[in-house]
Amino acid sequence: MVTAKVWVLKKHFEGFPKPSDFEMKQVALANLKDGELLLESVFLSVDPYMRPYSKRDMKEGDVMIGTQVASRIVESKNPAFAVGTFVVANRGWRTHFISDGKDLNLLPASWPESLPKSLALGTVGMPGLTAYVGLFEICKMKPGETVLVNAAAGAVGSVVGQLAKIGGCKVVGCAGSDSKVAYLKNIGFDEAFNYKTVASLDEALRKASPDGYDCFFDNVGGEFASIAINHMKKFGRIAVCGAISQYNDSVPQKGPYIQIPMIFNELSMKGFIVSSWHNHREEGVKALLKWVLEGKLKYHEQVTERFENMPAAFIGMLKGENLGKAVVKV
Ligand SMILES: NC(=O)C1=CN([C@@H]2O[C@H](COP(=O)(O)OP(=O)(O)OC[C@H]3O[C@@H](n4cnc5c(N)ncnc54)[C@H](OP(=O)(O)O)[C@@H]3O)[C@@H](O)[C@H]2O)C=CC1
Ligand SMILES: CCCCCC(=O)/C=C/[C@H]1[C@H](O)CC(=O)[C@@H]1CCCCCCC(=O)O
Repeated sequence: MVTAKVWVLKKHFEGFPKPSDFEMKQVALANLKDGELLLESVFLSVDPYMRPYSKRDMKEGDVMIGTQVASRIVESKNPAFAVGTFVVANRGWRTHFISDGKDLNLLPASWPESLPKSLALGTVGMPGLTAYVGLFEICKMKPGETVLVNAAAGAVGSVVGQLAKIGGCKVVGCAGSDSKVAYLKNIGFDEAFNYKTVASLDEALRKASPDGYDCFFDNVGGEFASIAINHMKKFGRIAVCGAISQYNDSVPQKGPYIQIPMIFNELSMKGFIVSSWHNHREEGVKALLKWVLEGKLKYHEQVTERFENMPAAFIGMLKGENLGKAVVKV
């Protein structure tokens, strides 16, 4: 019999999550029945959505939600899955779990041995697809346009900027440290600034693109988005992807309100959830993998060692300690 370690939400987050909100438990797994498999998590993802979705969907005592990533099949009574195969699953913060195979996604057959399997949680996974859908389907980005992205050195933002460059655009990004800004320049951003240290966000946005922005890929919301909206060009498009600056608020932030610039500049603004765009998944993963292999799409992972450090990795990511995709190596 295998004993799994799991992290549960001990206490609903109030404001910023803290280590005492989590509890690690041991769960004995049953023996496999015919058609079932036993999986071991190799990499786990920590993502911003866990903060707002925990409030909406979870109760205290539930296992933390999350994408299991690159889990390895250790025992199989299901002929469709061989022992040793790596898959992506969505079974929360667990070291081991049992599946009937229906909720598992195989890595693409063309996945090369040389590529870390954890990328299936990042650049070639859900965050990469979010960038792909948000730019091509929501912003409808065209060559020659100027694209703005915030949280630009993170999992989604770093892909957004590079895809916009691949698509022939000028790219402006912002991030929360000078080393992140240096990274953005290194991976091809035309302009980048540290939103925490600029004297004025308004000035920084104007200086980076005096003519304004055609597309704004918003990962942050709040004050940044309220200022950026005034820098959109006529008929600009805004992809509302995330609002991380608001996830830990106990009291909702108030305006400024967006109607006047929306009307004057005839802007389009559309929120989206990448999983609703599953019909673009196959094409998106294929394209992302190709660009990574061609060296056109660079990646960085912030790897935290050991399952025991899941809460620390999650809290660190919310604080901005990650460069690229935050993952935990079990
Ligand atoms: N709509 C969808 O389907 C999806 C939406 N998302 C959203 O995309 C956004 C980015 O996610 P992801 O790439 O996984 O995460 P990241 O890898 O970008 O990590 C989060 C980053 O957010 C930044 N951040 C944290 N707090 C603030 C703040 N108050 N103001 C500005 N920046 C802040 C930090 O970077 P810094 O140092 O720059 O502050 C931190 O590193 C999130 O809002 C997420 O919810 C993600 C996936 C799918
Ligand atoms: C105001 C909240 C905005 C959150 C934006 C965000 O980060 C969304 C992420 C989703 C992404 O589009 C696809 C996903 O997998 C993310 C949501 C996952 C939810 C899992 C919930 C599982 C559960 O409740 O058990």
